[in-house]
Amino acid sequence: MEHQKELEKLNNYQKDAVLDDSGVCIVKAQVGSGKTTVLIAKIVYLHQAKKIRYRDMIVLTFTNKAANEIKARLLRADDSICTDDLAGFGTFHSVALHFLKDVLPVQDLGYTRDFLVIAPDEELDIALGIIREKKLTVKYKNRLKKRLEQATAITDEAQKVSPYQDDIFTLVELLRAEKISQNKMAFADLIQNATALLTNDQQKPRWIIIDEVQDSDQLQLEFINRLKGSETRLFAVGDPNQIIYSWRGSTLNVFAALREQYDARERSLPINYRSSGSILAAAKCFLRDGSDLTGSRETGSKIIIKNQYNPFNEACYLADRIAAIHQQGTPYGEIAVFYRTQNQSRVFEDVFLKNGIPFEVSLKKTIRDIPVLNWLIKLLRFSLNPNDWSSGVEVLSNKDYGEKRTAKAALKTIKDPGANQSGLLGKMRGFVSHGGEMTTPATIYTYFELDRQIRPTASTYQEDKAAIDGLLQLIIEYVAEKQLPFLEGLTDFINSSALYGINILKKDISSQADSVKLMTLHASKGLEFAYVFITGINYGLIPLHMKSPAEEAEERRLFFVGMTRAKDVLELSYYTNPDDYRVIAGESRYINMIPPQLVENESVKAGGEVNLQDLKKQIQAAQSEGSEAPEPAETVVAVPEKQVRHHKYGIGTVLKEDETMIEAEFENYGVKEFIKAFSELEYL
Ligand SMILES: Nc1ncnc2c1ncn2[C@@H]1O[C@H](COP(=O)(O)OP(=O)(O)OP(=O)(O)O)[C@@H](O)[C@H]1O
Repeated sequence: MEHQKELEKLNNYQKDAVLDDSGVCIVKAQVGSGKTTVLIAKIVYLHQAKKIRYRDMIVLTFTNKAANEIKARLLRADDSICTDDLAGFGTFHSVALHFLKDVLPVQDLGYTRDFLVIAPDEELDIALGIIREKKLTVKYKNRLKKRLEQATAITDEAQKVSPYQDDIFTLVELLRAEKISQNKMAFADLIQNATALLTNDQQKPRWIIIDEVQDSDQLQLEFINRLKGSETRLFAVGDPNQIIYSWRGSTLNVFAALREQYDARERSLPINYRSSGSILAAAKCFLRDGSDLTGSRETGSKIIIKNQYNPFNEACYLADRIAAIHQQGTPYGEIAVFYRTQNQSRVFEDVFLKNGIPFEVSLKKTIRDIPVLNWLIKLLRFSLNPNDWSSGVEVLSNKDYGEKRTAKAALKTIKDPGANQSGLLGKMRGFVSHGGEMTTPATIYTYFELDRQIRPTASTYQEDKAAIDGLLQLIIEYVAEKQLPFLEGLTDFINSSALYGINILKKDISSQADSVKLMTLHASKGLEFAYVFITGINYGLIPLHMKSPAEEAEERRLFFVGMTRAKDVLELSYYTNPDDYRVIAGESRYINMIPPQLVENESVKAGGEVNLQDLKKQIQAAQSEGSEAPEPAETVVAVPEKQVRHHKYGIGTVLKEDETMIEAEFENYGVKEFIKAFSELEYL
C-alpha cells in the first residue's frame, strides 16, 4: 500500500485528518464519510512517511471484526509485517489482555501470567456459588450482574453501604479474592487491572489510534489515559450519531471529555460517500441535527415501504424479491435483511432455506451455547489450572456429561488432597504432564476417554461427538498457527474463546461468500450493502418499548445506523399481525417520520391499512404450504406510552390494556398482568 497513492484518493477533509500531527486530534465523522478509510490511510502514512514502527502504535477498535479488517488490509499490502508487530492492534479487551500477558506485572495483583479469561456469565456463576456457600444475603439476584458492576465501581470505603441493607459489598470482596485464587479475570477485570498496573515506567506507545471512540466508556477512557505518555500522540475517530451501546455504559459525551482533558484539536469528515440522496435525506430525519451531513451521490430511487401481514409473509415476499434482484445481476452478498431482535431471524432462515436463497446469519453461536462444548472447555480449564475448582465441580457434577456426581461430592473430592484421584479427576490432574503428547484431536479425545464421558448410548451422541471433534480440531489448528507450545497455545485459545466467543457453527458474517446477510440492527454497524431491507418497524420492535427519552434517542440512532448501511435501495416494512403480543400492530411512528416525497409506496399501502385481497392470497398460500398460518389476529390497540405505579414492582410501562386486564412491564420484574379491578395500580 503506497501511502502517496492512498492519499490521492482522499478528499481534503480526509487528507487533513491523515496528515494531522497535533498532540491529540479528534475527528467527528459523519456516517459513511470514510472513517475506516482514513484510519487505515493514517496508519500506513505514519509507518511509511513518518517511520513509526507498527509496534509503537496502539490501535483500538470497538469490535474484533474492525480490528481484523485493519490488520488484514495491512498484512495484504506489506508481507514484511509479522503478526507480533500488530499485537497492539485490537479491541480494548484484547489489547488490555496483551499488556497483562506480555508487559505488566500481574503478580502484583496476585495473578500468575497464565491466568484465564472468563465470560460474564461464568463470573456470575462464581458469585452465586459464593452466595450459597457463605450464606450471604443478596437481594435482586435477577439483577446481580448490574448490581455487582455498580458496587465494584464504588471505591470510596465510606460509600460502601448497600441501599438494600444486604451483603453486596462483602460479595464484591469475596468474588475478587476468589477470582484471584482461581487465577481468572472477567472481561471488565482486564481493562481495570491493566489500568491499575500501567505506570510511567512502561514504554509508552508513540501513537494511540482509536476507532468508534463514541462508544468508549469511562473505564476505557481511563485505560487510554494511563496508556498515553507525555510524548504519545492520540488520534480518535468517531460519530456521535452512531452511539448505540450506551446500555453497555459508553460515556455519552466522549468528545467533550476528550476535548476537555487534552485540549484536543477537532476535525470533521462531513461527506457521505455511501448512500444515495434519498436514503441520506430519509436517514437525516432521525438525527437531532443532521445539518453537517452532506451527500455525494445522486438522488437515486425512493424509499420503499411495505405493509406485510406477518413475519412469515414477509419472509416469503423477501425470498421472491431477493431472487428477482439477484436475477437482474446483483450478487446476493450485496443484499442484507435487518431486524431488531435476534429471535426474528428464524422465520427468514426457514423460508430462505426452502426457497434456495443462500444466506448467512450473524449469530454468535458460541462455545458457551453448546452444552457439550461448554462442559469440555471447563474440563480443559480445570486441567490447565487446578485452582479453578469451580470449573472442576461443574465438570464432575454436570447432569449430562462426565461422572454426574452431586456438586457437594464433586467439591469434596476436588478440595480433598487425599481423595481417590482415579477417573476423570485423575485425568484432569495429570493433563499438564502429558501436554507434550497432545498433537492431534484424537490424542486429546482418547486421553480423556471422551467417548465414555458423553455416553455412546445417548441420543445426542453423534451430535456431541461431531461438536467435540470440531472444537479439538480448531484448538490444534490454533496452536499450530500461533507456533506455541501446546499448553500455552491452549490457554491462549481458551482466553480468546471467552473474549470473542469463537464462532463454530455458522460462518462469520464478514465472510466473502456470496450470500444474503441476516442480522440485527446492532450487528449491521460498520457494514454496507447495495440493498437493505429493514423489517418489523412496529412499536415494540423498532423502536422497542422504551422507558426513558434517552432510550428512545438510542433507538432512533440505531435505526439511523441501519438505514445508512444502504447504498442504493432501502426497503422498510411493518406487520399487521406481528405474531408477538408485545408488539403493536401497524407501522411505528418511525415510518411516519420519513417525509412522503421520499417514499414510494408500492401495491400495499403504508399507514396501517391492509390490502385485503393480498392478505387473503398470502394466507391461502401459506396454508396450502402446510404451514401454520395464524388466523388474522384481533387488532391490538396501540396505546400511547402510559406509566403506572405498583406498590411492589415500582414504575412500569403499560404494554396492553382492555376493559378488564392491563399488562405492564417493570424494570426489575419484567412483564406482569393484572386484573384491573384488583390491581391497585396507580396511573401516572
Ligand atoms: N474519498 C472518497 N472517495 C470515494 N469514495 C470514498 C471516499 N472515502 C470513502 N469512500 C467510500 O465510502 C464508503 C464509506 O467509507 P467507510 O466505510 O470508510 O466509512 P465509515 O465512515 O467508516 O462508515 P460508517 O460510518 O458506516 O462506519 C466506502 O464504500 C468507501 O470506499
